[in-house]
Amino acid sequence: MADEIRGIAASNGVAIAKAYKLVDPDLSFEQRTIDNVEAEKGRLRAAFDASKADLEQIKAKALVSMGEAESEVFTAHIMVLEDPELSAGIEGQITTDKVNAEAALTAITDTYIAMFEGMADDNPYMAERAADIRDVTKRVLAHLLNKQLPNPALIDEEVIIVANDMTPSDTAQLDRNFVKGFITNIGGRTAHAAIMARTLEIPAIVGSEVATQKIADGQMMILDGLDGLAIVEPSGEQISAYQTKGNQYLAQKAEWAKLKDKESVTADGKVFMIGANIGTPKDLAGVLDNGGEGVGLYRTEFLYMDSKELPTEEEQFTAYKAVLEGMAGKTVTVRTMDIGGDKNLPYLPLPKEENPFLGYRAIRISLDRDDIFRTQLRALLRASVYGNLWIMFPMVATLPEFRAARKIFDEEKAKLEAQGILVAEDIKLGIMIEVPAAAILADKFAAEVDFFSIGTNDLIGYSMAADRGNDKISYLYQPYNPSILRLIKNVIDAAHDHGKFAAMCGEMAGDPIALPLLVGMGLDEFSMSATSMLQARSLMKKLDTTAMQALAEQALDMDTNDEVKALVESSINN
Ligand SMILES: C=C(OP(=O)(O)O)C(=O)O
Ligand SMILES: [Mg+2]
Repeated sequence: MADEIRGIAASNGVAIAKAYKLVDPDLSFEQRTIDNVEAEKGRLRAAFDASKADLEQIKAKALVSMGEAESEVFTAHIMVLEDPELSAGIEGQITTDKVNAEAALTAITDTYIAMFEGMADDNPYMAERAADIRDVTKRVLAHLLNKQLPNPALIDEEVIIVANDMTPSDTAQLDRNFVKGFITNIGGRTAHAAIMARTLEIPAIVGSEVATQKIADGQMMILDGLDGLAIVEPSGEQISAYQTKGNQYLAQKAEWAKLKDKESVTADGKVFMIGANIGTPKDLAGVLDNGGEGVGLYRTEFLYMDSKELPTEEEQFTAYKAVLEGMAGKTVTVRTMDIGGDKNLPYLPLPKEENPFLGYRAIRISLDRDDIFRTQLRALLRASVYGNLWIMFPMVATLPEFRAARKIFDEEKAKLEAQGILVAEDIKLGIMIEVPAAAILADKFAAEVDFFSIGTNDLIGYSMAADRGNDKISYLYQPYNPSILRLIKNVIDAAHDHGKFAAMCGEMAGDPIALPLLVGMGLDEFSMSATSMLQARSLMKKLDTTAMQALAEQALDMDTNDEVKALVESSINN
């Protein structure tokens, strides 16, 4: 019978294709004594040549699908293979110790890796050199052992990826023409891989716990990202039933597409803004295709994460300018670097912490490393003349943090103006509301900021003391818990009492259960994955604001997440 696997529905749509396991094969081996040194060296050279051929091919493909910067990592890998010192060292080991190529290879590369890692504290590039050698060693070893390494960049047939987890860079490498969806063992709905799947518009299931264990490479499977269900080796009837389900979803999407150039307005005529969350300028096409009225969150940390060193002011300026120009005068809210927590930079080693999510991250790093922060602000200020720029700071917990950030902003602005560089006059400065302390003190913040953007992904996690990516405790990650709703209401009311703008850029803004309540609470802007925008606009069209105000009042007075969910489900005909 077909095996069914349940997980968290992370990105809508239905895919039917063969499984492609993004899992490394077992590369263990035994050390052997060899008689024929020349033959062993020959095996090593053949494995080097085959690895190089792989990498050339992967690099060429990556260049087309991802661009030059992202393909650079493969150039670095090829350079490792071409290093004469490395191959001479391994061959020398084969000759002197009379061991098999696998043993000689790992002995020598382990020494290099240990050496580079030893230098990494003073020079972060060394950590990357070590990582490159580790990657290349794995590839050569796989060839020696006749094992196949997964090469996601080389996929050239329709597949569904099955992995333990997907890092943002794994996800960024996927070619949408062939990768029809993915399922992972770990992760939650708001983990970055899930957000990326929605940006790419491919169905995804996360947090299945058992996908890599239960699904074999090449098995036919159905991935239902609408309900979080995967079916392995489905029957003919199941395939046709899910083809129908997938087509119905596509038809629904085509209906929503008719709203692309329409306003975001309720049945009784109240107008809201629906904006998009983006990670790179490349995401703009999706924003415009899906009728985005602005960019409500530009996560600039991807600029830092996709780079081998701190991006220069010029590189940042180019990216910010592209987004501002691309949005042609519509609001673009740029969030300054949100590094730390689960987002690390290889070239900016952070101290090891017991609780990185409660540690040195986001605005805390920016205020400490104001050299990095000033470069980013200068790039933003210079780009500001190309559109309508709003800037916000992530993870602000206290007023002095905001004031310090604003002071640095004002200083950089004054410096640029003194140099005669044009800067927009009306850049708005706001904060993300992700820390409960800021949500509670929203009235004080509202007197000083221009706007709020509620980051519910983190706000829910910090309020419920439940990690957003931990599927073991996902039952506690409760967006509709009245405690969360009250925090949100407090923030929106505080903003409006001071004549300020209240936005939300956490995933909750696009959630069909939350949206009616947020309309009732008077949120001004809803910013979400581009692919959720038209569905949200369609839902908004059916809502009456007075009725939603009453619904929100009722929800705010309830006891539990489930009660609120049931209330909305019974009141709204989605
Ligand atoms: C939008 C948010 O930020 P991120 O998802 O990037 O942490 C949030 O926390 O809601
Ligand atoms: Mg956040």
